[in-house]
Amino acid sequence: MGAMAARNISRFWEWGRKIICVGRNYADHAKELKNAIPTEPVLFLKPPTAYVREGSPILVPLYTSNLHHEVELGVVIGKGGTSILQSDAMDHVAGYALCLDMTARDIQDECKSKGLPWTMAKAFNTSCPVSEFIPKENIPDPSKVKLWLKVNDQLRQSGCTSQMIFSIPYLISYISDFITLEEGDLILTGTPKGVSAVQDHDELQAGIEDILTMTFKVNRQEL
Ligand SMILES: CC(=O)CC(=O)C(=O)O
Ligand SMILES: [Mg+2]
Repeated sequence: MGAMAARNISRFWEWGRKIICVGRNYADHAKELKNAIPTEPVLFLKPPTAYVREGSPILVPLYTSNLHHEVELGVVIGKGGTSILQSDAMDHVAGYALCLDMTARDIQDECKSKGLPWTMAKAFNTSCPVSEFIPKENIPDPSKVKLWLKVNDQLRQSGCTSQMIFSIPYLISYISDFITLEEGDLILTGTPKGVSAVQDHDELQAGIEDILTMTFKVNRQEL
């Protein structure tokens, strides 16, 4: 093989592409944080340095004392595009991944109260744990996917993508109107209710019913 190995979408986290996150896409989660139900998608970004894979820990940034888990379905883009029609959107999907949108909730609350962006709360290193790539064929109906998350064996989150306010085709079309989607991009589609704090040494286990599970340790960042 030559020096340039072919890139494989099943290792999308190595491609250095965008991570586009949708917030407040489940009414029950918006309500638990006392946020209004959105009439348009709420979007923010994570850098590719946010990715972490099983076997490596989720690091708690030194500046937070309230790090929350948010379990989410991730959509991996297989074909890029701009101004994608909702009717064509699923042709742009290569597959899925189970994802966590780790959130420094105290920092997010502070940013919200000051009208500042959520970058420090959402985009830090290891803020996006991801599972193996799930080929599109393995989830024939992404609008009926059951997600769950346990902390130290205690169930904290359990939801279904049928509860999403904005569907996957709608989100792909909406985002691509102003951010060109590229092959290897990941869209996090929002979290259901049950988010809660994690501590140093906790074990997070999350799953997509009948498809896969993943496990991550939490470690406080070293000084
Ligand atoms: C309030 C949030 O952190 C929004 C978010 O990320 C979500 O998934 O909802
Ligand atoms: Mg989220």
